[in-house]
Amino acid sequence: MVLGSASILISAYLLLFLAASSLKFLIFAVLNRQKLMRLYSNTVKGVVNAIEEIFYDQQYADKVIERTLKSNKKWGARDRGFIAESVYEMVRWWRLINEVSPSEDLYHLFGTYWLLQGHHLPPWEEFEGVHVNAVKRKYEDLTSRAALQSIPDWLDEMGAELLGEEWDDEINALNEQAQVVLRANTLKTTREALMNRLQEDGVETYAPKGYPDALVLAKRQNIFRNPAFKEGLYEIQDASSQLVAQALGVEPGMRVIDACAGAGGKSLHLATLMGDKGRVLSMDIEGWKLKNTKLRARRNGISIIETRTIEDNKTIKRLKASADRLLLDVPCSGLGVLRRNPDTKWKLSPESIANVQLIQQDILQNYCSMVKPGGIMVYATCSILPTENQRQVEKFLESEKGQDFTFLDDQKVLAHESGFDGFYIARLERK
Ligand SMILES: C[S@@+](CC[C@H](N)C(=O)[O-])C[C@H]1O[C@@H](n2cnc3c(N)ncnc32)[C@H](O)[C@@H]1O
Repeated sequence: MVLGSASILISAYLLLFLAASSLKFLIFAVLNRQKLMRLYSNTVKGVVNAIEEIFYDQQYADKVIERTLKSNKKWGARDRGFIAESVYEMVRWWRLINEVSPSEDLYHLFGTYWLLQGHHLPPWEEFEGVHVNAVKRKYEDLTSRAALQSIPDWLDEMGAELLGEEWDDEINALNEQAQVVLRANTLKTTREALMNRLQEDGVETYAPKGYPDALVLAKRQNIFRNPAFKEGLYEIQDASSQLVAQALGVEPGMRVIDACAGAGGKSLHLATLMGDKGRVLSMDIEGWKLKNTKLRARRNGISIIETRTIEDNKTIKRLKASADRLLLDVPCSGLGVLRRNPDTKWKLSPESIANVQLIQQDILQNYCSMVKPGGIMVYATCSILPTENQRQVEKFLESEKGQDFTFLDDQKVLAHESGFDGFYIARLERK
């Protein structure tokens, strides 16, 4: 499974519904003090049906939640928040919930999740057989990290082998809920002005150090509805992701190619850093994704983005030595953005990761020709695995095509160190 940018976008939207607490922390306080929160049969049914579609019909969690929320216009904001949060957290903690549940019955699984959250279960027929003390006993008996962190065994083994001692902290961090981060559109505002403007609307933010255009929401809320978003004053983009366009060192007037542009998050940032002067060519093999780029560019007040679908290798050959800067934001496992897309861990396999690695090397080999001599190519992933990151760059540099490039530097951004998504960003200069 390769993550698409559209999927990242939609899940970022859905994440806004989620409350700030994560299941993990509640598990440790588990069942000592039970919270009273009323359950309603129609919203619980919505959660159970959504879980069925995700795990038994193999659908994407973000799409299922979107459809579920649209299916009942009578649900208010609190109902919607309950459904989105419960589904996301059940997906994140799916293995753990299954380990401690009395059965695989979907209501039993929901009941177990609810108890793990520290809540009280109502005396519904559906929850018969789900008992607090039995759940607690089973939880306390668990010893394997894979079960406790709710990940497949193969992923735990791969993470431990590739990241060594860092894996424990990293998987812990990747199971937390993601923060909501904005990128101020500096074509229309400044970070400070945006912060003040949002504050006037009752939206508190803080400015993280080291990320010049980023603002982090102090409290989760639907920031897409804010008029400032419609005016194009900001985009929603994780702070680590904002490091990617910065790494290209673009200047006004440059010719820049974003070869795996998807819905255009990085293209927009690049054009903004260029002061909307020059040209950004946004390309992707999936032409439908580029339509989003166009729409977003208009909202951002950007005119220099041109989109082009990659039909075949001729599209690439025609652009030989044409770019001052080339961004290869390649498809990847998405393990660095597990917080936003928890279902990734159930859809990935060692084979799908091996397969995406082939695509990554293929893109490096075939697309590197587009950068001019003296120009800079940036290779980026939202993965934390060295096999998708530095080892791909090393392999490329050892190859024939790689002989034309000099390695400049790289950033291995881990979630437990940065507090934001996991990313990898390498800079190479064409000789
Ligand atoms: C990580 S996503 C890009 C995210 C995007 N840059 C953003 O900031 O929103 C990777 C993209 O690569 C595209 N892709 C996959 N194989 C490709 C190929 N061979 N050439 C170009 N793009 C490809 C996918 O369709 C996907 O949109």
